[in-house]
Amino acid sequence: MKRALITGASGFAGRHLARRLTESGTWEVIGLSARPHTPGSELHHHLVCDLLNAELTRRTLSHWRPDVIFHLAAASYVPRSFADPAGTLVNNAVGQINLLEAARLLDPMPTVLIVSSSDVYGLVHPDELPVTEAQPFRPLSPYAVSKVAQDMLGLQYHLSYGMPVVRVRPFSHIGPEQSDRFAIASFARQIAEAEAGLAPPVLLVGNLDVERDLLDVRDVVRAYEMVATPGLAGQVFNIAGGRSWRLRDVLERLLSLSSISIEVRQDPSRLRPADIPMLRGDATALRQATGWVPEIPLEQTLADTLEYWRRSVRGCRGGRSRR
Ligand SMILES: C[C@H]1O[C@H](OP(=O)(O)OP(=O)(O)OC[C@H]2O[C@@H](n3cnc4c(=O)[nH]c(N)nc43)[C@H](O)[C@@H]2O)[C@@H](O)[C@@H](O)C1=O
Repeated sequence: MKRALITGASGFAGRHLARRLTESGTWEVIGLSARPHTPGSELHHHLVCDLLNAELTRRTLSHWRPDVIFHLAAASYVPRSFADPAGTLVNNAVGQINLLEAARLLDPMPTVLIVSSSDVYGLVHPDELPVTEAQPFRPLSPYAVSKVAQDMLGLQYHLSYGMPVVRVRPFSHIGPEQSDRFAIASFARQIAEAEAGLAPPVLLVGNLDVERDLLDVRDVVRAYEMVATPGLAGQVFNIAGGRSWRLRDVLERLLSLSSISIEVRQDPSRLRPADIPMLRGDATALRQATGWVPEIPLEQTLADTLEYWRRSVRGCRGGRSRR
């Protein structure tokens, strides 16, 4: 059995990846989280380790000696990065440096999957779509800059130390269990709350005039597992579907899954100082290296996401406040 260590194991993609690896029966799965949380059944071992603590990170890695590190831990909410640019950069870049420094001391060095983001491309002109991995970085948020740093640090550790690092740039991924700070999860939760009579039938939104290449999180973590192999060290892969959807149309599709009528209203506090107008990725390199193609259609992802929120809302009627 190979030993996988997942950072950010209690996050959205982290939980889906942990479940996938555990269920395959071929991995021993160790999950790291920065703060204590109730682990699901998807992990063999759950550890609390803040990557900003370099010494604890070093001791944790030298004790567990993973074969593969899936580095998913990061501050991922873009609006928060505008409010706290320094905190975002420190958390994402320094946390990763501590992880790579600890990994460098292991013999043999583990394979490390670095999760960058499609946000590194930022401002993309229509004639540049779909973007390949050669697209220049034009980051539009402090979060995107922190991902450029993570991406380049991954490359540097490979070039400087021969560490088997593979980098991925996933495009927007959505699905069940995503935090409702993010657009699609927020919309699905608001619909579920209105259906349950817990909130008025009014759905608050930000900027709907953006286009995103949307993927199901389960397809994304399948790609993470496929590329995390020393044979692909030094390479970088877009994880993209090659199609994009206008957010306004995605919201329409979600609303069509509900039987009640809901008014859509713009909430100015949901607008950002800058927003990526459109993103669509070319994942030819990934397909050629691994055979990966996305399998879950958007309709399925939206239905599963709404169903997840309907169940959560039923589970905590009258409980949490609305986002
Ligand atoms: C690839 C990338 O993907 C994600 O980043 P994101 O694209 O910023 O995700 P989001 O769901 O917050 O926004 C998507 C779009 O939707 C617009 N939008 C409209 N109305 C609302 C709204 O009500 N809430 C939110 N959050 N956004 C809204 C918003 O202005 C933006 O244009 C992260 O995983 C990130 O970590 C990552 O790497």
